[in-house]
Amino acid sequence: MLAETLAAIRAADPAAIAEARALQDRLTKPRGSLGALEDVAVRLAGAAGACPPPLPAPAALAIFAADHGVHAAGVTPWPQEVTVQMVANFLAGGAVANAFAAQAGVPVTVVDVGVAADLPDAPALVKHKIAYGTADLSRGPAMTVDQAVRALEAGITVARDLVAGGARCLITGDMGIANTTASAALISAFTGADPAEVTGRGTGIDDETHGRKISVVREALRVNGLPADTSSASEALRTLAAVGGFEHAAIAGFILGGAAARVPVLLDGVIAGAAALAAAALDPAALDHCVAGHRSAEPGHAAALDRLGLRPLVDLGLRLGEGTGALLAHPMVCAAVRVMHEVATFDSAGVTEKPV
Ligand SMILES: Cc1cc2ncn([C@H]3O[C@H](COP(=O)(O)O)[C@@H](O)[C@H]3O)c2cc1C
Ligand SMILES: O=C(O)c1cccnc1
Repeated sequence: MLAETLAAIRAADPAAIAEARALQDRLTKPRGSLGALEDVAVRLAGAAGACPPPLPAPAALAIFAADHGVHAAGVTPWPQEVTVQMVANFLAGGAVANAFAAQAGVPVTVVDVGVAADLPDAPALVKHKIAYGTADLSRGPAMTVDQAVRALEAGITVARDLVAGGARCLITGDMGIANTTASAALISAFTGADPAEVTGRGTGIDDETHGRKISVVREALRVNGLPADTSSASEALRTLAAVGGFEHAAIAGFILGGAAARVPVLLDGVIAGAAALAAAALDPAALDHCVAGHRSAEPGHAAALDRLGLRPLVDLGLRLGEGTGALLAHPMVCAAVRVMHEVATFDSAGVTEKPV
């Protein structure tokens, strides 16, 4: 399934991009006056291979939840049980992601790819559990390559199912106590940045815990022989398996699945940024289908976005995850595309195009 998904991904269509740029310049507004919104609309035209591109609505949010063996290394003040408790909170509609999703009119699906407990069935819960949490990435590989591939394929399946259900924009979300540690390790491994530059304070930690977290990320790279040359697919997979989480692998698959279906993927914070580095290492063309919803306060997120060449739409100092930043950006992406469908051209509206 992974191979056929990778084979189906097409890079952006340069003709649609050129057509979209030209259309932007004919609309009744000064050239470039919509700033980054023009760029995002042009980007989606390239991704869809159509000008104007389809409206990226309705959207669907998938929150991928999993636990992390590295929790035992003392990298977060929160008990691991909070992951499963927050899954219950999402399913009951009580989390920030639910409030933002309700505001944006986006349905929420929660995907168990590896939480450390069995969950009762619920209508909005999809079960793709690979294991009850990963192994400790600072002592060896967090996942086997086979587990990482199964988590990738779970993400592809979720993307396919949401698209089959009518979604025309996929929004990434995550839940997993300690997952900012795995994110920092992935970002360091894929970008070559020093762990001290990309390891942040996650949910909020003191200096001592932050220092330990940086050492844990450094040790994770050392014991796993990273960074590797991730230009080969096998090393990209090995890197993802070595220091990622099940939710990172599943989000990477979700990105690939969206790209293969030519449905745009709106990326959330540092966890999605780390996952996108893995997806891009497997197929750089997948990035043409991604939009960075926001930039989180985690330093590794900025490093990931720089490497990915993605400009975030929203920068509000958020550091929550769950899909919250991407949910806020969704109406902006819709507005940007709507402009291309509905705004008159200078010709059609009889507006004088240039001052004389
Ligand atoms: C109540 C609560 C709700 C959350 N929602 C998202 N996260 C976020 O914080 C966690 C990562 O931070 P760290 O690496 O520092 O543990 C992830 O679960 C992420 O989704 C939450 C964290 C907590 C505590
Ligand atoms: O960047 C994020 O999405 C983030 C930051 C801190 C904790 N959880 C998620």
